[in-house]
Amino acid sequence: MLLEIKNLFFSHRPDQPLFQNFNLKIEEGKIIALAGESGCGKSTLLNLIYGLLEWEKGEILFNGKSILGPVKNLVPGEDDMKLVAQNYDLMPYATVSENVGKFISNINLQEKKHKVEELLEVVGLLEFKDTLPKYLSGGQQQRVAIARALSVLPKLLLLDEPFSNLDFSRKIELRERLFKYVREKNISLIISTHEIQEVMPWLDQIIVLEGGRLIQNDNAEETYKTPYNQYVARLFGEVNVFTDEEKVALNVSKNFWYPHEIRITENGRDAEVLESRFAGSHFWNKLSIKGKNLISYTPEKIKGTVKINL
Ligand SMILES: Nc1ncnc2c1ncn2[C@@H]1O[C@H](COP(=O)(O)OP(=O)(O)OP(=O)(O)O)[C@@H](O)[C@H]1O
Repeated sequence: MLLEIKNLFFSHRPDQPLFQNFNLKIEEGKIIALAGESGCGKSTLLNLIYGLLEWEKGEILFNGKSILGPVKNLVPGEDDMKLVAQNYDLMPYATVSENVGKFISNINLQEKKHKVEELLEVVGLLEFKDTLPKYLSGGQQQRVAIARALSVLPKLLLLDEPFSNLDFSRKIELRERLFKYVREKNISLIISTHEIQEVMPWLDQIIVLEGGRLIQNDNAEETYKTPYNQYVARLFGEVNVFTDEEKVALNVSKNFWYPHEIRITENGRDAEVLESRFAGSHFWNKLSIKGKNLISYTPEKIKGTVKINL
């Protein structure tokens, strides 16, 4: 087992317990998302795994070895583990290349230069190799920090919201190159995100936290198709939720329906179209069925009364 968290107790403040008997096991070579709404404990958990915070009780084992908190380990982090937090901690007077090469040995300078350039290509910053970090945007600095963390080929890489400062096209480029590199080098990755849709195609596993509790730990498809509850379903975007009573009253087969699952059919039940708006790849519709409003996505604009399947 690459990482094992056993019976962990931690709170930032005594009156607000966060992790209460938290347990988690992570196998080697996986790409894992740590998901959940803002404040659920994602960053805190990554910091605990990296040994930046002192916990009250429990154990964190990395490669079978106990991680120590900052009191016992003054220089946090293990050789085989790297964290890219939301403060990127770059050397301000060193160029982008020098920052990325910080942990690479100077024995073979030609090899080092080559390695740094390879990493800058992964994060799409080759053209900025001689620039100082202060002339870079927040998103670019974040990418320098990712390249630097990759340079040591860690066994485990922890990325805290790595795409948070990137625009859409940069995000698409980076995520593809990053996940490919991580797979090629067999680096295990835990990536915290509240936009799970954006990384879903690359994930082996999704760990969902709610208020410091682990509420689901499955592969991406299972999590999407059988979310543990409404909170999990909502991580994937808009979702129609039927309470158990509504499920019975309206005779529907399940509690959660994503908008694309509510299809217009020739013979289904009547639904009144309240709104139908262009949303790019689809039309966004608000429907009403027996007084319950539903969101559905359709390829065409709809109006009046339609028939839907549920
Ligand atoms: N230094 C701190 N002191 C006190 N409370 C804190 C501290 N850092 C975080 N918290 C609290 O702990 C909880 C978990 O915070 P954390 O930053 O781990 O959440 P998160 O899921 O990473 O959120 P986000 O997605 O917004 O980054 C929150 O309620 C937060 O307010």
